[in-house]
Amino acid sequence: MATSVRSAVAPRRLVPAIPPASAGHVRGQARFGTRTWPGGARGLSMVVAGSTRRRAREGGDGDGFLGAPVVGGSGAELGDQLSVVMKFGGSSVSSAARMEEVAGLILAFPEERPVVVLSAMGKTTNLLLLAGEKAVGCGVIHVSEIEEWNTIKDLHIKTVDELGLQRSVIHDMLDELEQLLKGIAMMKELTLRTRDYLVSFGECMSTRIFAAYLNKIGVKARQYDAFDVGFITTDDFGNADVLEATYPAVAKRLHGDWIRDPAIPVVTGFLGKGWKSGAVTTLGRGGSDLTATTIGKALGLREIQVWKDVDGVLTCDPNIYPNAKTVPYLTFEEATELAYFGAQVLHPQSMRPAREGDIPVRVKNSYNPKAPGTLITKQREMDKVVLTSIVLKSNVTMLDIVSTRMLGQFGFLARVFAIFEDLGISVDCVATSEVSISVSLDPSKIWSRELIQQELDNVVEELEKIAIVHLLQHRAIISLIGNVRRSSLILEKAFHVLRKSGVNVQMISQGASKVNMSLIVHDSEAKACIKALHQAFFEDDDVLIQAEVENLLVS
Ligand SMILES: Nc1ncnc2c1ncn2[C@@H]1O[C@H](COP(=O)(O)OP(=O)(O)O)[C@@H](O)[C@H]1O
Ligand SMILES: N[C@@H](CC(=O)OP(=O)(O)O)C(=O)O
Repeated sequence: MATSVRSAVAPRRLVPAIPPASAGHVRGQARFGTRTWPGGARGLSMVVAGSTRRRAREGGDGDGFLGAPVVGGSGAELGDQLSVVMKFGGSSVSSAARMEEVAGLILAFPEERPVVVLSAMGKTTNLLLLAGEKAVGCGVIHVSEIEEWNTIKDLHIKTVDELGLQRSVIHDMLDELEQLLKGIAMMKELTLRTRDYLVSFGECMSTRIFAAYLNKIGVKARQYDAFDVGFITTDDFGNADVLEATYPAVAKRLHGDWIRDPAIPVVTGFLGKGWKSGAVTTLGRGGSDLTATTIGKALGLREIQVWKDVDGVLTCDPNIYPNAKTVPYLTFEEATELAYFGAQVLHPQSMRPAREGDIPVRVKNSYNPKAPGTLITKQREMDKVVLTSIVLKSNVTMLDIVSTRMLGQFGFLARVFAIFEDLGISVDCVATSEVSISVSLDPSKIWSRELIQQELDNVVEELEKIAIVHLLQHRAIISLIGNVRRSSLILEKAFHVLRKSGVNVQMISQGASKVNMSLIVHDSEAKACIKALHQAFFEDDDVLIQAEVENLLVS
C-alpha cells in the first residue's frame, strides 16, 4: 500500500468567519409555512410587485411574456435589487404539479427578488441523449417512432396543457428538436457539438414553460437562454468551463434588464456558448448548479439556493445507504472535495464562483422545504466535527507505474505528468515513492470523450517508454471528508472498520487541503465499506466520545 500527498483541488486561502448573510435566510425559513399569500394572481401580485396594479400584455414576444396577464411595471414599484439565486434541479420540476409547487416556493419568500435557474424536466437530458443515439442508427423515417422522443414530447405537451398554457410556448422547440433528430438520422452521426445542441432543448423548454406559467399566474417573469446572455465557455463540448468574461456579461444583461423592466429572470441551467465556435456548450452533467453559482457571483447576490430532492448534502449517498443524515453546515472546501470526489448532489466546479464571491450556498429539498438543508460557507465551527461525509467514486482506473531507468524522482515524476498532460488526462489521487508512482484517473474526464479503452491504451503505450505499467481497473475511491485536526482518529477508526470487514486498502491519499482522505479499494467491496464506515462514524457515539476526550486533552 502506498501513501501520498494529493493535490487535485485548487489551493485555498484563509478566510474570515461566516458572514451574517445567512441570518436573512433563516428569517425566510421562519416565514415559510405561514405564507401570507397562498398563490394565485391577486396574492402573488402583492408579493412580487409590491403593488396590485396589473398590466396585461397580449401575445408571445419571445421574452417569456406569453399572452398572460402580468403584474409589475416600473422598477420603482418592484423595488429591490435581485437578491438570491434559486436553482431547481430536474427532479424539482419533473411535472406540471412540481412546477406549481416550485412557483409556490419562490413566492413563499416575498422579501426575495430571485433569479431562477432551471434544469431540464425530470430525466429529459438522459432521454435526449438516448433519442440522439437511436437517431444515428434508425433512419430518417423512423425518427418519429423513437420511444424517448415520444416520451419527451408527451411530457412537455402534457405539462403545458396541465398548467393551462398555450402549446405555442414550446411548439417551435419541439418542431426544431424533431428536425434535429432527423438531421442526426440523415447524417448517421452524433458529434459532441451536436449532442450539446441536442440536450440544450431540455433546459430551453423547461424554462419557457416555467416563465410562461409565472406570467400566467400574475408574476412577471422573463425567460433567458444562458448562451444568449453571456455564458461564455471553452469549446469542450460536454464538459465546458465557464470563462471569466461571463461574469461582467451576465451581470450587465440581467441587471440591465431588471433595471429597465423588472421581471423574474428564469435562466436555463447547464448551457453556455463556446467562445471560439459560438455553438451551444454544456457544463457537464449536473451543470445547472454551476450556472446558479456563476450568476450568484456575477450579480453579487446575497445567497445561492440549490433545491434538490434530498434534505441537503447527506453523510453519504442515500442510494448506497439509506440511513444517510443531513450535514447541516459545510465549508466551500469540504463541499468542493465532496463534489469532486463523486457526490452527485453538487457539480464538481460549482463551489468555485461561490467561494470567489464569498456567497453562501444553501442546499434545500423542494419536496420538504421546511427542512433546514445544508449551508455552505467559507468557514464553520469545526470543534465537534470528526467526519462530515463519506463519498464513493466507482469504476476508477488505477495505474501503477515503476521507473525502468534511474531518472531520479524529480525527472521521473515530471516525465509521467508530462505524458498525462499531453494526452489531456486528469488524475484524482497520486501516491509516490522514489521510482514508482500510483495514480487514479478521473473517470469523468475520460468518459466525457467516450474513448476509454483507446485513451487508456495510449497512455499505457506512452508510459511504457519509461516505466513498467500495471493497469488496475474496477477500483473505487472512498473519500472521507472530515476535520483536518482529527485525521489520526479518522484513519484509525476507518482502518479498524475495514480490517474487521476483511477489506484490503490498496492505496491511501491525503490532499494538501487535508479535509479529504481517500482510500482505494476494489469496486466489489466499496458499497459494503461505505455502510460499515457510516455505521461506525455516524451511528455510533464512540467516535464522538473519543473526539470529546481529545478536545479535553488538547485544552
Ligand atoms: N452525499 C450526498 N448527499 C445528498 N445527495 C446525494 C449524495 N450523494 C449522492 N446523492 C444523490 O444526489 C441526488 C441529488 O442530486 P441531483 O440528482 O443532481 O439533483 P437535482 O437534479 O435535483 O439537481 C440525490 O437524489 C441523491 O440520490
Ligand atoms: N439537465 C442537466 C443539467 C443539470 O444540472 O441537471 P440536474 O440539476 O437535474 O442535475 C443534467 O441532467 O445533467
